[in-house]
Amino acid sequence: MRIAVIGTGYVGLVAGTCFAESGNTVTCVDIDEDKIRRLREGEVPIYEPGLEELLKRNVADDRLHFTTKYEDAIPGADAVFIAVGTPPDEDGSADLKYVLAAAQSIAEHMTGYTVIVDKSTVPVGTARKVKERASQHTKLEFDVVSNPEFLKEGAAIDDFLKPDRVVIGSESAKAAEVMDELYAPFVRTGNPIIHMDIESAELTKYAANAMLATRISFMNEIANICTRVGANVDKVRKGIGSDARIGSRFLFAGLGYGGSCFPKDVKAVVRTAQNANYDFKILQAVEDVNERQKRLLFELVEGHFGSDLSGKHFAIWGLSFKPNTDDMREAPAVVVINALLAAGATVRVYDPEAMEEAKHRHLGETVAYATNPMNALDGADALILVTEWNEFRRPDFDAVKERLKTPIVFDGRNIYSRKRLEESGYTYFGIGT
Ligand SMILES: NC(=O)C1=CN([C@@H]2O[C@H](COP(=O)(O)OP(=O)(O)OC[C@H]3O[C@@H](n4cnc5c(N)ncnc54)[C@H](O)[C@@H]3O)[C@@H](O)[C@H]2O)C=CC1
Ligand SMILES: O=C(O)[C@H]1O[C@H](OP(=O)(O)OP(=O)(O)OC[C@H]2O[C@@H](n3ccc(=O)[nH]c3=O)[C@H](O)[C@@H]2O)[C@H](O)[C@@H](O)[C@@H]1O
Repeated sequence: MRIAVIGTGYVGLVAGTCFAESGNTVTCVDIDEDKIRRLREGEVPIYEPGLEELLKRNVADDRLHFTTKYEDAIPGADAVFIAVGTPPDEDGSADLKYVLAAAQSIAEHMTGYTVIVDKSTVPVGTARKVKERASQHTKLEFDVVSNPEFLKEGAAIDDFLKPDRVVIGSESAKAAEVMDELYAPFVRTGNPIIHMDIESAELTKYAANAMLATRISFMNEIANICTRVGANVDKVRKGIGSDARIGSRFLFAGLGYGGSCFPKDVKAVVRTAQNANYDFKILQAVEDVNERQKRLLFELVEGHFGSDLSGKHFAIWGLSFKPNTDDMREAPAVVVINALLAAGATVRVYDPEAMEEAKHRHLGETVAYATNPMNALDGADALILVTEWNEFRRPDFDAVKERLKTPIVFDGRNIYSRKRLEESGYTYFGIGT
């Protein structure tokens, strides 16, 4: 089939590449000329394991193309995926201006029946708005389908090629058939395509993210109680996770959730509920708990060293909002580092992939950048672990101790053993452990 994908962010690039990989001809459109130029030169603008290799192979095989022009992509396309950003508006609701602008441009360039697919995360009612906007700009037949995306950054290719499920909301058998054909190669393993009405599909995406964010805030609250009553959240996690009704994944306490999706999607659901005259109490609490959790590590540092940190120097391991990505949107690291700086401390950071992103968009020259994990430590009053990259999991703690001024570790992701570190002469702080 011929596919167009609008937007070359995480979702657009991964979806475009995977649809090309399964034999379709795909053209990705973005209005960001610099991004398209870089993609055409073979440079992948995001760090995502496995993406670069797959993308280059499909470009070389002439199945995957990049353009800034809708006229190069839309005419003749069977399906067009809208995968542009839906950032929060001032009031927390999703800003649909990019989605609707894309819908208009698609309609203006269609040459025959086309399935327009909402892949971006959008509130209930958006497909209807997309349909309205598009019909103002074409007389041709088209259908709008909701097909939310559930991939995780850092595991995006696998999530797309082997999805737990594919959700398709449609009101036309013809459109549903096109979608079934497109997804057939990915659901062969038995993971289902779930068809439903458009509104339910739109809400399914928000409900999934809101549920996952709720689990995280819940476990962070359990961790905070653990600290107060002398329990250990890791043991509690194992104890409850073995119940099949609860399940063991996504129960890790830490510094709160970050990234481009949970924070904005939780806000958007709260807003959607308000607009429908409903006070979504749980989700408001989920957000409040998360904001508090992002400051927790700083509060532990303050509790140990006092509130005036001038003259203190800290080593930070990990900047990205989670491992295996260079994405720093809403990263807890930014909150921790800014709080340390505001209290007068100096900071040296190391992250395997996110240092460029940090330097250009989030931290600038306010911190020093180390060239490897070990030299981030030199002369630091403590090591603060923020993101659990694999390369931080088993350091040589004797060597770490030699570089630090004082052997203190603040472990924001509970990846180290308190017992082992205390036996080696460290002072250890975890999150509810
Ligand atoms: N990042 C993720 O892991 C996931 C994101 N989502 C959702 O997918 C959507 C996209 O997210 P990201 O890929 O992270 O977005 P992003 O913000 O990184 O990228 C969006 C791209 O769309 C382009 N764009 C904006 N308006 C355009 C237009 N009119 N025509 C062509 N291109 C246009 C921008 O230049 C940008 O390159 C969001 O709604 C997000 O919530 C869903 C699942 C996972
Ligand atoms: O809508 C989206 O964009 C995506 O949002 C999340 O994916 P992502 O933001 O890439 O990252 P996650 O792996 O979900 O992690 C989000 C945050 O939660 C934190 N987290 C995760 C799991 C956990 O047990 N504890 C925890 O604190 C992570 O450190 C991270 O900061 C969802 O997992 C995807 O299914 C969804 O498609």
